[in-house]
Amino acid sequence: MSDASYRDAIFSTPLDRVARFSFDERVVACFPDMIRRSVPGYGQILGMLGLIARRHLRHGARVYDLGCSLGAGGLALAGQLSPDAFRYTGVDLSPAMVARARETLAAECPDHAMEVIEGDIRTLDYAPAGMIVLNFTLQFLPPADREAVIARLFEALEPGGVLVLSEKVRAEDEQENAWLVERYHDFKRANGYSDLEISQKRTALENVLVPDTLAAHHARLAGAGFARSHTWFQFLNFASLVAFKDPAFKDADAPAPREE
Ligand SMILES: Nc1ncnc2c1ncn2[C@@H]1O[C@H](C[S@+](CC[C@H]([NH3+])C(=O)[O-])CC(=O)[O-])[C@@H](O)[C@H]1O
Ligand SMILES: O=C(O)C(=O)Cc1ccccc1
Repeated sequence: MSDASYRDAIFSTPLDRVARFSFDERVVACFPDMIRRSVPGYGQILGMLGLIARRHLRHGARVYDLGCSLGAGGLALAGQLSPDAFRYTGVDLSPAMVARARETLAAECPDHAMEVIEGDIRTLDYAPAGMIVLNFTLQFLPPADREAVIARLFEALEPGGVLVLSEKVRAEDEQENAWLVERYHDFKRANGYSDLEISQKRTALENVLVPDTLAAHHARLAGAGFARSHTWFQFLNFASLVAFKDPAFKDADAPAPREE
């Protein structure tokens, strides 16, 4: 068992040919460092999962974390919710990620019900769930597969269920998009990545991570049947949305809506 985490230096030396990005052992070994230095708002989004669950999750319901990587979503939830509040099912396609996620969750939250399944979120047989988290995962599916997955998740959600969808996004307006991408590269530089690392990773992610616009996400969610969705977080070209299965979403102690 190895729980060591290394600094991400995967794209730090010049490569003759930059291979397509994949979630292999090398990425797993430095993943916590990579994602924290590369995804603006990653820690803040994880920190909100428990708060969203507290408001919207039926006590004891299942939470799916799809594309769970090392189980960071599970760790965040277990840190904020009692063991009887939820059952966690992480799912990931990468065997290396799944092995490390299982070790980490067993060691860090032995009293919580935490399972990790090695599988493809496009074909998984979903059990009913109160909350589904897609934290930077949909963006890695071929665009043509995204609609069917969202439709299956809508079906898997129980009445009152909530979907949290975090994604790298593309701005509709070309100039706005270019500005956001440039500032994102500045963000990476400020987090210690060199120009070479930034440009080689960009090449590796071409046609692998394909961002949609926020409008496309909201339209897809509505098309699948979600009663409402909204963007609750954006930091540069990274955003997080919530989508509710029912119009009257559960929000137990929210104030009564005001008459217009
Ligand atoms: N079809 C698929 N089925 C299952 N898993 C998949 C599939 N395609 C990709 N993955 C998995 O989706 C994860 C995306 S990372 C998620 C971060 C995590 N949510 C986190 O909050 O730390 C995002 C990132 O690295 O930017 C990887 O572990 C893939 O193996
Ligand atoms: O690094 C990037 O350019 C990203 O878009 C974020 C990211 C983070 C971790 C794996 C792949 C992409």
